[in-house]
This record gives sequence, C-alpha cells and structure tokens, in this order.
Amino acid sequence: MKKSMIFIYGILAYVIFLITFLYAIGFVGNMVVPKAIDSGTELALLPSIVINVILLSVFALQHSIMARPAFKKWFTTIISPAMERSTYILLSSLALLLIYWQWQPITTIVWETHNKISIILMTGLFFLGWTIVLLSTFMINHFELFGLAQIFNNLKNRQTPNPKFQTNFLYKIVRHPIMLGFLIAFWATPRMTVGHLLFTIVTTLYILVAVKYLEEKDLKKAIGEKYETYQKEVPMLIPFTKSKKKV
Ligand SMILES: C[S@@+](CC[C@H](N)C(=O)[O-])C[C@H]1O[C@@H](n2cnc3c(N)ncnc32)[C@H](O)[C@@H]1O
Repeated sequence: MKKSMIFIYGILAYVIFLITFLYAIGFVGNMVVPKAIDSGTELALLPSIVINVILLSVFALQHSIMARPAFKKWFTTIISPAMERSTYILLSSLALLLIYWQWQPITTIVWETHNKISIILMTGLFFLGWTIVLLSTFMINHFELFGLAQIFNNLKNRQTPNPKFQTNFLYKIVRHPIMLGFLIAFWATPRMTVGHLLFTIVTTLYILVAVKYLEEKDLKKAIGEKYETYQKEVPMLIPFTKSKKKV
C-alpha cells in the first residue's frame, strides 16, 4: 500500500480509537453518552450475563492474540509493519464499540451512596483512574503505542526504533499504571449495579491474567535480566507494596 494511504489509515485508526476511549468514560460512568453500561431495555438475567461475557471475551481474545510477538511476526508478512499497530488499535476499538452497542444492562443495585462526600470521592477517583490511564500512555510512548510514530516514520522513509523500556514517573511506582488506572475507573462508582459489577469483575480478572501470564512473559523474554530486576523492585499493580529500593 502507498505510504500516504498507510498514513491516512493510521490517522483514521487513531481518531476512531480516541472517540472509543472517550466513549468508554461515558459508558462506564453512565454519563453524557446515549448508551451506557446501565441504560437500555433489560433482558432476563441469564441471557444478559451470557451476552455480556461473550462480548468481553471477544475483546480479550482480540487484544491478547494480536499483542503476541508470534502473531505480529506472522501478521507483518501479510500487511506492512507500519500498519500493524494501527490495525491492532482499530480492531480493539471495533471490539469496544461492539461492547457499547450490544451490552445488556442489569440494573439491580449492589451498592449506592447518597452521601455527598462519598459521591464526590468516588467520582473523583473515577476520573483519576482515566487520567492515570491517559498520562501513563505518554510515560511509555503514546505515539508509538497508538501507531502514530510508525505511520509517520514510514511516510518519511525512516525506521521506527524499537520501543524503549521505561521505568519513569508512574512506572517507578507500579509496573502497570495503565491497568491500575482502568481498575480504579471501573471499581470507583457511587452506584454499582450487577451489570457494572459483572463488567468490572471480568475485566479485573482479564487484566490480572493478561498482565501476569502474557505481557510480563513477553517483556521478560524481550528485556531479560533488567525486567526481572524491575519485577523484584517495583510492585505489579498495588503501589508501595515492595520494600526494596526502586529502579
Ligand atoms: C497497553 S500498554 C500497557 C502497559 C502496561 N501494562 C501498563 O499497564 O501500564 C501495552 C504495551 O506496553 C508495553 N510496555 C509494558 N511495560 C512497559 C515499560 N515499562 N516500558 C515500555 N513499554 C512497556 C508492552 O510491551 C505493550 O506493548
């Protein structure tokens, strides 16, 4: 494909990702967007659970399979390496849009607070979580993470350097601040329904498994001893739970 076409494709993929990311805040927070986690007509409990778990599994499978080095190696034999990351974020965004579209609300309340201070605290934590997610992408490399560096370098006939292993800012406090941000944003709510809780439990389990058994395995293989030292010194997700000096 022509370099200019790849560039336009990558920009489009990034714009779709940005819209999907912003929609996620409204979807999980039950605010602003037309279809949120607790809105819509309710089905019976069992079909709702089955549909929702299938939707989350589609995202988890797409996200995990396409992120593995072996898959990327094969995939870049059929598409330009410059398009690989953009395609990954585009398909992740489509999987998320499918969740927003087909999500079945289950609105039985698990917890709810009417206390003003608790509502402010929970809502503040919710936005803090999303802020941590966004800021952390810049701490590793936002432009490389979302394919923009790859399409720009390709357009300019330049090689994109291999991603750098980062241990700066929030990456000094936990090894996975992006995932920590998501966990905070998903759990912190003044009004938790069964549907929201199902979403939160499944995504929490997915994050724990994907980070520990997939991402860290690949990072250890790629970075080696330096990553093992990082694992010993910096906690995975819960800040200040390791006594050793930080890297
Ligand atoms: C969606 S990001 C999530 C990063 C990390 N798990 C987090 O929660 O902050 C996934 C990409 O980040 C990369 N990555 C993870 N830790 C990194 C680090 N410390 N420095 C640079 N890249 C990292 C992984 O190789 C993967 O390509």
